[in-house]
Amino acid sequence: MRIDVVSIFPDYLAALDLSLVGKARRSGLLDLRVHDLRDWTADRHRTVDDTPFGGGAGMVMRPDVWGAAIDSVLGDDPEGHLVIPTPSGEVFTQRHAEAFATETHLVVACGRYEGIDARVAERYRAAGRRVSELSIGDYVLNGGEVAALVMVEAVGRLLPGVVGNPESLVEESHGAAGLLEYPVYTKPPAWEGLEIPEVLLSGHHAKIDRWRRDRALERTAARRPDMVAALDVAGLDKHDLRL
Ligand SMILES: Nc1cc(-c2ccc3ccn(Cc4ccccc4)c3c2)n[nH]1
Repeated sequence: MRIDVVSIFPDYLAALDLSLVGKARRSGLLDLRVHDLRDWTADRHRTVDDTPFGGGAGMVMRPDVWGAAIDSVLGDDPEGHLVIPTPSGEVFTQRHAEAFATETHLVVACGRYEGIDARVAERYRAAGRRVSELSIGDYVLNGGEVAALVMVEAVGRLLPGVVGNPESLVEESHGAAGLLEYPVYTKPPAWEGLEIPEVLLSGHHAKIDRWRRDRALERTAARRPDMVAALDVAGLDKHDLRL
């Protein structure tokens, strides 16, 4: 899979040279390319922004510079999917990460200032390309780079061969079951007078699985009532619903 990230702060994406995503890049599992948007400017000052039509504070990123950059990294690849982080987008979820991990080419356009001229998304949609304007949560960032880091990590870890034990991807939070993660413990068995739940020391796997599912349901109900609403109730047995 190829991912191109375009930004005026390419060094922001240096974290993607580390850990699992970095390993995936070095092994060739992930072809991640980071670009400086200013490489597509045509003026001496390498200008990427201008004042907003209609007035208002701040600056808007120019469509001509972004068009040149996106055209260049998309090339003539009909499969390229343009992803534009934005505070006003649909929220990026594990479902998006799963879908993106099956694709061959993502182009992530990291805006700054007040955002990217709306005609950029409009132009690529009109050209029949997939364009996703995505938020990573209901809080305001200064630009798209942090969102790009989040998305690239969430997608990269799902690529076959990136995570050592693929089983660890199966029962994780926000997975298909739609539950939050259960609490996890490791040695020492006693720490600061705090013990491990007995059932986890029992070796009784059916009881352990049930205990974990109960804790996941409790947590989800307590912390994410919105997720409970979306639970596939038919998939839960009567014991689950007694909680
Ligand atoms: N989840 C999420 C995403 C962003 C985000 C993404 C891209 C950009 C590009 C410029 N900004 C700054 C900005 C702040 C407020 C209003 C408009 C633009 C961005 C913020 N914030 N929060």
